[in-house]
Amino acid sequence: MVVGAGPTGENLADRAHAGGLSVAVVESELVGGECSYWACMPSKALLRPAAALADARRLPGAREAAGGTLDAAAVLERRDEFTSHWKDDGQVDWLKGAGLVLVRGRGRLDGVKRVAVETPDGGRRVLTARHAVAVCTGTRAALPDLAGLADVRPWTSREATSAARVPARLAVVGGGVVACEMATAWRALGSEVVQLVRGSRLLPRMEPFAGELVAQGLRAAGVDVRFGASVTGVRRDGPVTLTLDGGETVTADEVLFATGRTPATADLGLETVGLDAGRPIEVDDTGLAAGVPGEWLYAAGDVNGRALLTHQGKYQGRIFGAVIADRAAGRTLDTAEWGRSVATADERAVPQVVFTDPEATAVGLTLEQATRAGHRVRAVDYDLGRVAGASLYADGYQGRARAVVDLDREILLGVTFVGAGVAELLHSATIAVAGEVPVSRLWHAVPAYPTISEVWLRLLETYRG
Ligand SMILES: Cc1cc2nc3c(=O)[nH]c(=O)nc-3n(C[C@H](O)[C@H](O)[C@H](O)COP(=O)(O)OP(=O)(O)OC[C@H]3O[C@@H](n4cnc5c(N)ncnc54)[C@H](O)[C@@H]3O)c2cc1C
Ligand SMILES: NC(=O)c1ccc[n+]([C@@H]2O[C@H](COP(=O)([O-])OP(=O)(O)OC[C@H]3O[C@@H](n4cnc5c(N)ncnc54)[C@H](O)[C@@H]3O)[C@@H](O)[C@H]2O)c1
Repeated sequence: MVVGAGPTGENLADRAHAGGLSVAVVESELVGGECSYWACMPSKALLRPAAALADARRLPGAREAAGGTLDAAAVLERRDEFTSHWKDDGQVDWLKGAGLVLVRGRGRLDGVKRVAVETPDGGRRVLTARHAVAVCTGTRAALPDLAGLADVRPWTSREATSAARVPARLAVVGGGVVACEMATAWRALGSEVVQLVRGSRLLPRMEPFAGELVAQGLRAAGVDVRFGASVTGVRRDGPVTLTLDGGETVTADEVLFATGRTPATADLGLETVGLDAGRPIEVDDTGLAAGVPGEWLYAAGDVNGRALLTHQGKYQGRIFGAVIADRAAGRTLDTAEWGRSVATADERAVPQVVFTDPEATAVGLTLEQATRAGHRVRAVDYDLGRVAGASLYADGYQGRARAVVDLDREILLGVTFVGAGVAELLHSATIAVAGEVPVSRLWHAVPAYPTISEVWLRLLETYRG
């Protein structure tokens, strides 16, 4: 039994079924989860036209043809197509076609291998799994504990990705991925945007230069990025007024709180199996929940807190789904590092693309993370603007690349690319990091001229000196 039909639950269910099990999937909202309707898909649908226009504006000749502003209504309409107008018929068809059974309703654990489902008609069904229950319930937006916050009807990521109108003024609270992407999108759609960042940098989980270049890009686009700005008070009388810790106020038509996520485990019956409600469900590398005897409870995707990204959730879903089927059939698992039955990449090679302008992309460890983990490393940096392919891509190309080299094994532990058009470059780095490809062999992986990928050659030349 799978609870939650987001990208993770769908993949896990599919793999468990392919391994020989019959699978029921419980979903309380829309099949497809947050990603399809209020996260990855609508946000990228909002951002892609902004990136296309920004790219055109960096090229003499194209710039003259792209002098206007985005047609916000057309962008929002295309976004609505990508969310299937918040209907899940297509994904339900896929799920049923894949041989899975859909149970609509809110699921709660109800002791060993039992899930009680509150059905849409107000009924209650208790389902018992023969082999395993996999919790794939994702996360919800986390809001700070500010007096009167609910009364100002703040945007969370849900409203920021599904709003039907462009607010004239938008305040964005936060400096993480959602905040940076949504500030980029709504600014491009015409809002006056002020971004209030509590700390001193953007994208704090990436190399420091990623946040610096993204802040530069946001400011160049007209976003008022303010660091060291904590919101201490909110009120709405028509527009929203935010009070900052220094006493100053900011007024906007809408305010987005992009202040992180909380696991969807508060009302999940975790206490019936000896786990704490409201916390991520900690798992081992095969997906088994820690502290629950009997090898029957699994958790995958955002809800286990390992890596809050769709592709990592789907990866865990594929691996843990097969593990569940293998354990049920008594087949031997392969739990060696990088083996078939363990999600090793969660620790070693998680890729991420932040779709800002410039794009900020990274896989594996940053210099600081690698050093803290005790590796003997060297950071190799290169100015992307000096790569021929990048200078052709855009006039005045701004970007930077870093490879973190493990000096003992001469492999890459992490790679970061920041710049326009680098999103599609990231997978080359993911292959190098996950494959632990030695620098000596990367030397023979010749990038085509004149592409931005030539940065690989420049990084290796810089390393070898
Ligand atoms: C604005 C935004 C943009 C993002 N962009 C990207 C991106 O570009 N790339 C990327 O990789 N990641 C992105 N993410 C992260 C990504 O959305 C998540 O990592 C991903 O959705 C996690 O998938 P999941 O299946 O684990 O959980 P979810 O997608 O959250 O799905 C969980 C499902 O479980 C259901 N559920 C919850 N509780 C119950 C219950 N008790 N009973 C039954 N069903 C239940 C929910 O209704 C939901 O359908 C973004 C996130 C946000 C907020
Ligand atoms: N393109 C992508 O891959 C993509 C896009 C969006 C989201 N995501 C994923 O979704 C997850 C959630 O993203 P997110 O941006 O919501 O979370 P986040 O954890 O990345 O960022 C939250 C930010 O809010 C700040 N914050 C927290 N509490 C605050 C408060 N009270 N006042 C002011 N600031 C506060 C934090 O310091 C942090 O900078 C992330 O793990 C991210 O990787 C991925």
